[in-house]
Amino acid sequence: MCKVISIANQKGGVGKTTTAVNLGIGLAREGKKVLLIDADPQGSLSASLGIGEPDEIKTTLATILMNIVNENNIDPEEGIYHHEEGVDLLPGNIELSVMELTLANVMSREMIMREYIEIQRERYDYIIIDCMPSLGTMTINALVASDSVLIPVQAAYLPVKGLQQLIKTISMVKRRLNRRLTIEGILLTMVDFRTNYAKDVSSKVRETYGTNIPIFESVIPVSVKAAEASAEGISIYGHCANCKVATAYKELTKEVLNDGK
Ligand SMILES: Nc1ncnc2c1ncn2[C@@H]1O[C@H](COP(=O)(O)OP(=O)(O)OP(=O)(O)O)[C@@H](O)[C@H]1O
Ligand SMILES: [Mg+2]
Repeated sequence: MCKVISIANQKGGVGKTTTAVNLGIGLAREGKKVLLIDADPQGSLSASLGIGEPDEIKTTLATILMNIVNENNIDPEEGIYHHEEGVDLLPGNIELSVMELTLANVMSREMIMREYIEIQRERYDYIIIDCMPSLGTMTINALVASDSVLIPVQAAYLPVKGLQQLIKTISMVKRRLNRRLTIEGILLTMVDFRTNYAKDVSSKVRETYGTNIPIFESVIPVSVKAAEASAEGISIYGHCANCKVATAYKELTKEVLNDGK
C-alpha cells in the first residue's frame, strides 16, 4: 500500500528539500518505489536532483494540476523523470505560483492535487511531496493529498511559535478536509552537537511536543556535506556514503519504514 508523506514547515530553509531528497532516495535504496513531487515554485527539489534549470522545464506539477482543473485525461507518466538514483520525480517551478493564483477561483481548490495523487498511488510505495515555505493553497493541497506530514525543524532557533501555527493548520485540514492525516514526526535538522544551545532546543522541542506529537529519534547534524550534495545534483549517499549526515538520513529512513514501531 502506498504512503503519501508531505514535508512541510512554513519557515524557510529548515531542511525540507534536503530531507525530501535523502528520505526519498533512502527509501528507494531499501527497494521501495518512490515518487518525489516538487510542490515549491523555487524548484529546489528539481534543482537538487540535477535535472537542469527548473524554470526551463516544460511539464511540471503546475501543468498536471491545470490539466486536472480542465478535466483533461491524466497520463501518469507525463512529466515524470526517472532519476539515476532510483526515484521518480515530478518537477516544480515558478509556474506553481501562477497555478496557486488560478486555484483561488476553482471549485474544491484544496482537492486538486489529491486527484493526481490518487492516480499515482497504485504505482508507488511512497510518494513524498516537498512543500514550499508557506501555508497557502499549494501546501494545503499537499496536506489534503497526504497520509502524513513530516516536519523538519531547524534546531538552531527556538521554533515553538511557528510550529504551533503549523500544527493548528494540520489539525484544521484533518478536521475539515482529510481525516486520515497524521503527523509522521518532527525531525530536528542542522543540529550542532558541539553547542549546548542546540541540545537545549532539542530537549525543549521534546518537552513541548514529545507527548502528543512524535519526534524522530534520528537527528540530522549540521554539515556542509548536505549543501555540497545538492549542488552536485545527487543524494547524500552518492556524495559521502559514510558521513554523519548520510548515516542520520539512513536512520530516518529506517524509522519511516518501521512506521513509528
Ligand atoms: N544538515 C544540514 N547541514 C548544513 N546545511 C544544510 C543541512 N541541510 C540542508 N542544508 C542547507 O541549508 C539550506 C536550506 O536547506 P533546504 O533547501 O533543504 O531547506 P528548505 O526548508 O527546503 O528551504 P525552503 O524553505 O527555501 O524550501 C540549503 O542550502 C541546504 O543545502
Ligand atoms: Mg525547499
